[in-house]
Amino acid sequence: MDFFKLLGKGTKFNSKRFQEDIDIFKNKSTNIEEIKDTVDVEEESAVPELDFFNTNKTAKENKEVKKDKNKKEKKVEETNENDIEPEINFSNQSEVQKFRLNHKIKIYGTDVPNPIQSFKDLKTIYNVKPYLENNLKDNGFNMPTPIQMQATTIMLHKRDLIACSPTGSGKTLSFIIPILHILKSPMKKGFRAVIISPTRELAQQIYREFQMIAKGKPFRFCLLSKATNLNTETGYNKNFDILISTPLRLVHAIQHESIKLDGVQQLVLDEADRLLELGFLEQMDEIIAACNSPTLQTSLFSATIHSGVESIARTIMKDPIRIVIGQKNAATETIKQKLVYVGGEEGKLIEIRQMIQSGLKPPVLIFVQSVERAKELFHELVYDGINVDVIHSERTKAQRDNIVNNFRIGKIWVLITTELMARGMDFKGVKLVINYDFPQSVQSYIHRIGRTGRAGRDGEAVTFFSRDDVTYLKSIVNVMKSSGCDVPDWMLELKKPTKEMKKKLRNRPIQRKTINTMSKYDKQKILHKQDMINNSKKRKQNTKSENNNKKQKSE
Ligand SMILES: Nc1ncnc2c1ncn2[C@@H]1O[C@H](COP(=O)(O)OP(=O)(O)OP(=O)(O)O)[C@@H](O)[C@H]1O
Repeated sequence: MDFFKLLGKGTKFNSKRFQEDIDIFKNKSTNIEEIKDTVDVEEESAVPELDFFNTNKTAKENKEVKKDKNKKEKKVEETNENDIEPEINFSNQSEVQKFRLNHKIKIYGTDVPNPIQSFKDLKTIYNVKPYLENNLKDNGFNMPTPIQMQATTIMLHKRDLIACSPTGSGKTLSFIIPILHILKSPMKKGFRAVIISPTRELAQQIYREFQMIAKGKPFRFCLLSKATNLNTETGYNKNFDILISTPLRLVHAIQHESIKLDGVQQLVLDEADRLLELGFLEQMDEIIAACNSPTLQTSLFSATIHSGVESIARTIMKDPIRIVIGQKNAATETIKQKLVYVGGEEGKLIEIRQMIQSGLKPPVLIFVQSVERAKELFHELVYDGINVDVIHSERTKAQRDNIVNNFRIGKIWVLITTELMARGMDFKGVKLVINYDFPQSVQSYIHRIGRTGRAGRDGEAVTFFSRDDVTYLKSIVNVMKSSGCDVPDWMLELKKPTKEMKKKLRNRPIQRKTINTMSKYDKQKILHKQDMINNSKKRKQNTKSENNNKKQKSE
């Protein structure tokens, strides 16, 4: 089989550049049709898209929904609020099933409450307080996404929940709404809800979203950090209602008895599959043991929940309902996914520089496999005159906070990162994700590329693969296929990596050559030249403003 012809087909592959690689493999080739120099994997998807945010709805459909809603609203108006049954928004169960099917909501479990069809249903059926309704409206949340339609009602019925819904589909709001409604008002009872997130940055983001949706209601949120003033005497922190934390910080507080969690009624594990992996699992055990109220309700959320995680989850849950939105463990369909063959390590820098030269549309996120490589790549790209920064676990908290803020407001155009930013982070405008290093698992791929194409927006994800990564290519190809990408048949015929191979890669990244093309001397030369240009620009600006001042004075 002519492996390199196959590699080129359906991926962005420059056969001139990789002539040497082609020559190495030529002996093994069989007769295969001629291929083009560069062909993109992505073509128009034949699979109908998940339209979470109703962006594709036709006018006709809209009209019908409106008519339907008017009918239902009328029905609700005629009913006394206290008499309202949760079934009011549907005439019968077959209507419910049809609605779920239309919104690609799959449910597994017994006595599953009906979904809501609009945020208005929250008021009419569950009697949520006006502040919640208003805050949703004020923040532009007009229609619930499928996960919000179904997860909110399951949580409002105080059922345990395992929810799997694509990246950027609004999972955060689907637990914030029911928690705020169930807690009703601030009370001097200490923590009643706990949300765990794998990273500090994601915890901060959740904290901000809670504050936004709770505006006008004086709930007290605690984003746990070293600086939090906890009640070390009793452990009951009566000045707070809702706690948001990473596992390690919380376990530390539990062990030092500065936090008691026996009053917690709502426990949410965001990015649950990550939290239930080795590394976090022990800490999670301790947290779950501390949340020992018999009426505790536990909810797990992620874009990727595999069966192993579900089995663990079931040991800590009571008769949970499981929701899957769209295809399980698939990437978001609004993301255009591309694979680019780069030959060896050197090829990656050439490729990324070509992308920069042909004009990258910021903001862009670049993922690498380690802190070391993040630093190396940063030291390469910082000389390319783009507005680039790097974030990883070795940067200080203050630096990390600054970088996240500056990336959000557009001061940083290109952000190099490790897995730290792969999950949950909601940078709405990210146009492009580049997997500079091939991801170590399918889950990592789905979450990394999920930083683009959020809230119904379009996005693009480019994944570089080298000779070393080819063995693992099939896993990513499968994700591309199941999320609606048109993938060439030969790619689908690639051999799947074995379980052992996948495990090995998950545990230890592929050893790669250092990212370094320039000598120190060359780097310093470029830096010096850039400094000179900047200084000259400054001088010109200063002279201009001095002349203006003189002119104004003389006038
Ligand atoms: N009903 C809605 N209408 C419009 N936008 C929404 C709605 N719900 C959420 N969003 C927006 O969608 C974006 C993604 O939401 P969120 O971060 O909760 O996604 P997620 O499913 O948790 O993603 P991930 O799996 O990456 O963590 C956010 O910017 C959020 O404000």
